[in-house]
Amino acid sequence: MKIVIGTKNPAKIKAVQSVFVDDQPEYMTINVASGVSGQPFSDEETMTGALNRALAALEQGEGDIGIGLEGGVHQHEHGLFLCNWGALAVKGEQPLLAGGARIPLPTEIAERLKAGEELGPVMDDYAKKENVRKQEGAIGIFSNGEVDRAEMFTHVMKLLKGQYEYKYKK
Ligand SMILES: O=P(O)(O)OP(=O)(O)OP(=O)(O)OC[C@H]1O[C@@H](n2cnc3c(O)ncnc32)[C@H](O)[C@@H]1O
Ligand SMILES: [Mg+2]
Repeated sequence: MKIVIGTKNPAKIKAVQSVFVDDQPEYMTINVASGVSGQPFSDEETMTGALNRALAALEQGEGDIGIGLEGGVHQHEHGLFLCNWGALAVKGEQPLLAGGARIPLPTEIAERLKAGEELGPVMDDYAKKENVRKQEGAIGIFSNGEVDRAEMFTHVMKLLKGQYEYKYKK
């Protein structure tokens, strides 16, 4: 089985590789277009990004399975929240979707995103670190290290793999 992952981000790749251990698949990682803005601003836009990535990965990587993971934010009545979506595409079938855990962003971060900045560089600036998005992520920083970005995406991947097996393997 060949699994094509539509990213080069190590936090996302780690999450995918942590769930398919029994299958011993062949992995390929490629940068694909999300087809949405660099900073998705709703669940719908983030979901679309994940779907586009999964379908592009499947097609361009000629895999059995294509995986797309996308991060974004969604405005709720109680603040601007991190949102994350994953999609798993199988050739000729309807892609599967799953969402990740969500927590609110501090007002100062939310204001910067609304002014047009992207979360990646804003988090590096805020945390005085480099490449937060490839490591613990915003979720890792604001959950005080309880849940990092790879763990959050691992949960998304478990929900995708579980749906895949329920539908096609059992
Ligand atoms: O290389 P890719 O796969 O694109 O990974 P990415 O880190 O850019 O992640 P996304 O495109 O899915 O996320 C959209 C934007 O939000 C940023 N972002 C999303 N989640 C984040 C997090 O937990 N911590 C820091 N930045 C995050 C990210 O850097 C982008 O600017
Ligand atoms: Mg990106």
